[in-house]
Amino acid sequence: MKLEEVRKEIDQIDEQMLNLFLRRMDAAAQVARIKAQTGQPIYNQRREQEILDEVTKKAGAYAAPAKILFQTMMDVSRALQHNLLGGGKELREQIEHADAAPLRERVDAVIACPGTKGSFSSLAAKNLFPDSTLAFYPRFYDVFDAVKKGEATFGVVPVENSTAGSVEEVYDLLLKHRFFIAGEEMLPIDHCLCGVPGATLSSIRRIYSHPQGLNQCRGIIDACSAEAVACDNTAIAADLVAKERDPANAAICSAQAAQKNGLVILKKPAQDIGGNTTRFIVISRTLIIEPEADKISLSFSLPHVTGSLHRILSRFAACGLNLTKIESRPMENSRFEYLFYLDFTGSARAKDTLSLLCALSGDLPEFTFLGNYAARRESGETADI
Ligand SMILES: O=C(O)C(=O)Cc1ccccc1
Repeated sequence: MKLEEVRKEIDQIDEQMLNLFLRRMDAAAQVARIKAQTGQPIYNQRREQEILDEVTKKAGAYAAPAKILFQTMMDVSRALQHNLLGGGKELREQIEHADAAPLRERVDAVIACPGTKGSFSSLAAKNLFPDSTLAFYPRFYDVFDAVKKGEATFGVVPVENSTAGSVEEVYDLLLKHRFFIAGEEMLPIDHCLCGVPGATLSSIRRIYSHPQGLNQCRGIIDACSAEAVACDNTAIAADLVAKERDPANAAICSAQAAQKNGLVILKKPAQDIGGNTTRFIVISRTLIIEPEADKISLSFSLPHVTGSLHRILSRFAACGLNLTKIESRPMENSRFEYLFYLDFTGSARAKDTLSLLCALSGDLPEFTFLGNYAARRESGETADI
C-alpha cells in the first residue's frame, strides 16, 4: 500500500471514530440524566475499572495506549456529566460574582507584610499597592494570621525565588488557610551585605538574614568564613545588626533596610547568581479577579493511581491552558499523601476554562480554586521606601 492510500484509510477510521465518540458523549449525557433522577453518584470506580480491564484484555499489543485512550474518554464523559448536573455550581457563582476592582485602587486597604520597613516583601507590596497602608508582622505565619483575623485586608509574601526555589513555608500556609491569591509581583532582588560603620569584609564573623537571603548569597558567606544565622526576615536582620553595634556582625538585606539603620554596604550585589528575582503573591480572604487576570492557581490531592496527574494535566492542555508551576507538599496528618499546587495561564471567566474548573471541583479530592490574577513579568524596578 502507498502512503496516500494508508492516509486515506486513516481518514476514514478517524471519521468513524469521531461519530462513535459523539454517540458515546450523547450516551454519557443520558447517563447523567438518569443518575440525577435516581440520585446515583457520577463517579463509579468499579464500572470504570471493569471497562479498563476489558480493554486491556482485548487490545493485545496495544493494551497500554488503549487504556490511556479509554481512560481519557471516561474522564471527559465525567466532566460532561458534572457540567450537565450543574457540578461546581458554588464555584461558578463565586467566580462570576468575584470583585473586579483593581488592587492599585484599593487605597483604604491595609497590607500585611513580613518583617519591618525595608523588607523585600514590603518593597513588593509598595509596587502592588502604591497608596495603601503597610502593617508589619514578624513572620509569614503572622501575616496569614493577620489576614485571617481581618486586621489586614491583604498580605504580601514571597513564594519562589529564581535561585533558592520555592518558599515551602508559604505554600504550606496557603494550602492550610485556603486563602485566595489576588495578585503577584516579580521583584528583582539585589542583596546588600552590610555592617555597622567600621565593619569590613574581614571583621565579619556572623551573617544574619532570612534563609532565602542566606541561600542566595552562599558565595560571600563562604568567602568571609562567617557563620550564617537565620532570622525571620532580611529587614529584621538589619535592625538586629544595627542594635548590636558589633563589627563582627553583618546582615544580608535590601539597600533600603541598610540605609534605614545607618549600616554601611560592604558588598552589593551580594547574591551568587545574576538576574535574582523573587515572586511575591497577594493573599486575600475574598475572591478578587481583576479584569486583566491571566493566571490561575489551584490545588488538589490525587488518588494513588497510575497516570492520575497526567490525566488532569491533559485536560488543562485540551483547554489551551499552559502549566507554569507545579509544587507538591505533604498533606497534614496523612503519611505520603500530597497536595498538588498548580499555576496555569488562563482566565477563569473564559467559558471552557470555567467549565473545566467546575468539573474538576466535583471530581478531585480536596480541590481548591486559589485564584485568578494578573501575571507579572519582571518590572526591573524596586520601589523606594
Ligand atoms: O521580605 C523579606 O525581606 C524576607 O525576608 C523574605 C525574602 C528574603 C529574600 C528575598 C525575598 C524575600
